[in-house]
Amino acid sequence: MLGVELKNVVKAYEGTTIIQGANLQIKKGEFVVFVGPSGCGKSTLMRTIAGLEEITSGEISIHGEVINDTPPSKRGVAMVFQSYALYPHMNVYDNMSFSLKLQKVPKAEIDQRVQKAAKSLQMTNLLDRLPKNLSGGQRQRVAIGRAIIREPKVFLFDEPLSNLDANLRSNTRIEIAKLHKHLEATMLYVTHDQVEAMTLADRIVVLNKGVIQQFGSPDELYNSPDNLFVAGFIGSPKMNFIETSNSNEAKNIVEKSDIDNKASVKTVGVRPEHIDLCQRDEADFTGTVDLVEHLGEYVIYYVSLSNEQLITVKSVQDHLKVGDEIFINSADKRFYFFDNDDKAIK
Ligand SMILES: Nc1ncnc2c1ncn2[C@@H]1O[C@H](COP(=O)(O)OP(=O)(O)OP(=O)(O)O)[C@@H](O)[C@H]1O
Repeated sequence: MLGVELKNVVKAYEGTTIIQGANLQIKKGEFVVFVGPSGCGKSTLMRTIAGLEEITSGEISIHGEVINDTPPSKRGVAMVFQSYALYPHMNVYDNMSFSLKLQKVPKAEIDQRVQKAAKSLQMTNLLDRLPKNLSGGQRQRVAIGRAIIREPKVFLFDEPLSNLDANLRSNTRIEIAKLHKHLEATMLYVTHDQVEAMTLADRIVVLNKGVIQQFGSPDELYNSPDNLFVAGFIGSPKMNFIETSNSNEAKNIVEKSDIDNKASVKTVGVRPEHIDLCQRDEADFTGTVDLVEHLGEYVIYYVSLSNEQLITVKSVQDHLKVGDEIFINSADKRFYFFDNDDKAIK
């Protein structure tokens, strides 16, 4: 059974179309992460599934049932936002149990569900505290706990960790991953963070300007992006793109490759981590080091090539300095090729 299905979902505000006909089939129990540049419509999509926004056309189903006209509280979804939105005058227990009280769930059952959620989030000792006496990370755990006890069919997370510092972020990320394993619930999750996307997702949706660019596993998106946008968006530092029209080196790489229609290649892509330092006679490219960033376990070289194209190289070899000549290739020939329409040639 599908957890969530979107059929031709369009969302427009006063003539501006934000979501341009989204089609998605998300399996029950799947963890799907939504990524894309700011303003591409990620939050809008979450809000339409939650029922906080009406869609302009199309169909949204949860567990096989069309919910276009179902009010938010009856959709079986629970949303966790970046801002925790806790009631300041209620303690953790009351914040978590509030929605169940409104639904007139019996007290004993409420208690059992709160205790269970608190235990799975290691918050049992915090139940009497007011939100103002909690850290940011603890507040976000309460917000997640409040979603859990509603036992929704679908969890919607809209950048839930972006207010937390780096350390807490990675701890809470691990908790969310454990929670997903434990609850086996369908989870839809928006983030700007590549590490969160790549580590949490069963599959990732890449959105640009309200259009789904690709929907696939982290591995598929990294190794086999469908187009230039996805190739440039997934991976950090970003993939290097070199135009064949302006680079004999790029033309040579295409010539030596085993793709069929060599003439159709407009752009050659290569990830910074797939570039190796080499000897002059083995080089695909020769350039000059413009800047070096030392990041401990590796360095990033910013290099200008002879045609003034800039290229980023990630390497564990840290001996080069600004102004040095650099010889580089991709020993494993891990190149990507794109045509005139920026589509990947695979
Ligand atoms: N109520 C509204 N009325 C008009 N336009 C809106 C409204 N809500 C959102 N938008 C527009 O819709 C577009 C998508 O916004 P949305 O918040 O979904 O993007 P996002 O991908 O979540 O961005 P971010 O990553 O910055 O949070 C933006 O251009 C935004 O200005």
